Amino acid sequence: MAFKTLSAKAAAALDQELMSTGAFSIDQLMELAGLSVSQVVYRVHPLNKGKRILVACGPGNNGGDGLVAARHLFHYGYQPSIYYPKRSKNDLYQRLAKQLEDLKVPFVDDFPSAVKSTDHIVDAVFGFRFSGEVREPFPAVIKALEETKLPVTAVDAPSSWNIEDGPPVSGVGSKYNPDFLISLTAPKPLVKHFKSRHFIGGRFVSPSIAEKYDFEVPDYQGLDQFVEVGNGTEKL
Ligand SMILES: NC(=O)C1=CN([C@@H]2O[C@H](COP(=O)(O)OP(=O)(O)OC[C@H]3O[C@@H](n4cnc5c(N)ncnc54)[C@H](O)[C@@H]3O)[C@@H](O)[C@H]2O)[C@H](O)CC1
Ligand SMILES: [K+]
Repeated sequence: MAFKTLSAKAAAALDQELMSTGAFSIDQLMELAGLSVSQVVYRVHPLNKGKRILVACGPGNNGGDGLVAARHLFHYGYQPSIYYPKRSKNDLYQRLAKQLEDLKVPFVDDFPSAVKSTDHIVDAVFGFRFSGEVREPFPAVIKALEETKLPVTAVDAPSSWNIEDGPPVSGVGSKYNPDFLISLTAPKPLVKHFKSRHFIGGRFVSPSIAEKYDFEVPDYQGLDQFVEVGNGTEKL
């Protein structure tokens, strides 16, 4: 049976609806999204596999999810470090960065070098608003993600993949295949090209919103903020 997916346009509309008629604030949604990401990392990369987690954060909300996840990972006992080259002036991101600075979480300037001294990477560079070709300073980041042998967890989308069509056919990102993907609220069409372990998180969708956008709320268990759904070819 086909996977129910959300196009980039529908995902953006759902986001807006949650924050208008849904009465959520962006802080709340991002906190829950980042919490889901941190729980997936804890599942696929428990502390005994190595505590160093490098989180690559982009300029938008996908990057914000990465900042939140890093804070939770710190509290679980990991040693996160952050690559965040395009810091937003928006108050929310400033506060998320300050919270990490207060925990003495290091911010690194050189992503390809930082990859050499970590155990796991979180790709929170681009989510459902990515389009076109990867612009500076991110091509070197995507290249490092393509080349690394370390495990990578991608947040909402493997960064550089087209949200509808998947990996670029050539150039930057065409060889990028993260080991783990956590889709937020619902998978995007690109999942049909993703063949590794796939999770869904963002446990804040009401049954009526899911019905309106024509996807199913996954069967979250207990306190879990994520559900593992196999690879992109399986039913939810
Ligand atoms: N309801 C939910 O599911 C929630 C999901 N969240 C996360 O939010 C992102 C979407 O966030 P948004 O800010 O709309 O967009 P992005 O982070 O994907 O990126 C925007 C950012 O990137 C720049 N950009 C776009 N294309 C390129 C390019 N080719 N090269 C360089 N830069 C590019 C653009 O200019 C913007 O600055 C979603 O995926 C989830 O991860 C929320 O956290 C909570 C609710
Ligand atoms: K991403």
